[in-house]
Amino acid sequence: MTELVTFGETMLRLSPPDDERLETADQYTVRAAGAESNVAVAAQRLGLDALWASKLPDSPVGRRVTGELKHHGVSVDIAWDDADSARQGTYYLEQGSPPRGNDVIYDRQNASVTTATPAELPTETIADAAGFHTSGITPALSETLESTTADLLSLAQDAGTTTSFDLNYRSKLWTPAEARSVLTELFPSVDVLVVAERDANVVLDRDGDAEAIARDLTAEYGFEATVITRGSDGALALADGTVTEQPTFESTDAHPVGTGDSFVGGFLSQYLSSGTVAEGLAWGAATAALKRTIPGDIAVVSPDEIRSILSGDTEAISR
Ligand SMILES: O=C(O)C(=O)C[C@H](O)[C@H](O)COP(=O)(O)O
Repeated sequence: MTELVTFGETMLRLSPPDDERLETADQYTVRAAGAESNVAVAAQRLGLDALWASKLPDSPVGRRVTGELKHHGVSVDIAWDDADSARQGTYYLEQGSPPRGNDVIYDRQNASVTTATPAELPTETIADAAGFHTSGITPALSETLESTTADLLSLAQDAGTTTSFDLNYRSKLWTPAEARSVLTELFPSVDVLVVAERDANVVLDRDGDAEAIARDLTAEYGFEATVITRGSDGALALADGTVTEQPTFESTDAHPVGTGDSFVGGFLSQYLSSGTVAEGLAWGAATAALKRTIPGDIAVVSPDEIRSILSGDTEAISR
């Protein structure tokens, strides 16, 4: 039985090797990359039965996306778009060491997923699953997706499926004010909110420390669990009135894109399989730390690797 369904756009990510510049590189590496499929892969690899639902062009580039996700064992349920105009979203990522940062250029307007409606998506599977996850990127992509996201969250919650939502603010898609008005309308249908502290500041207009933000959001929206991520300062969760803190594990800045999604996948792998919030946070933090060592968007990890990190039993060379 499917335990976790995620819904959203997965793009093809095109990035030059090493620290090459987009402008002059003569090769781009292609990877499947999308917030919700990144979560599905991490959760699947860590033991949940995960399914990613979306809409893709019925073409070799659409199948390039599903092929990569299936490699990791994730099930897919796709509305295949056979229109001549069907588009696959892409993004270009240039990674750079300081003082250069990582730069993203989206080419995702009018991608097939922007027209996805609940009728095209596996609503019965969502209703039967333990968890349904999506993020604040999805409703930013089109008015249709704003309404589809609202419908899916509410049908999942009504069916007793635990709904989780990563706020995932992307300033290249919309303004903080636009995001605030759309996302706060969705919050009554969200059971578990994950939000970066900086997004809580900028989009939700909350300040104070992470605990104060979590208490304030929980009081206003009644989340079952509120998880605040704080980059290198770790994460904090408020659930059942109890605050749990989790520091980060030692890692690198080599491949940061996908860290947040890996955290959520690791968290849900425990939280949805009757693990405690503390176990969820620990698995999330360990998965995020491993992800930062791995190219691409996806956490290619195993439960044993996570357990080694949690037990402090990591060796420089295993032989
Ligand atoms: O769809 C978008 O706009 C995306 O940004 C997809 C991103 O590649 C991931 O969501 C990574 O995000 P982090 O895990 O926060 O690094």
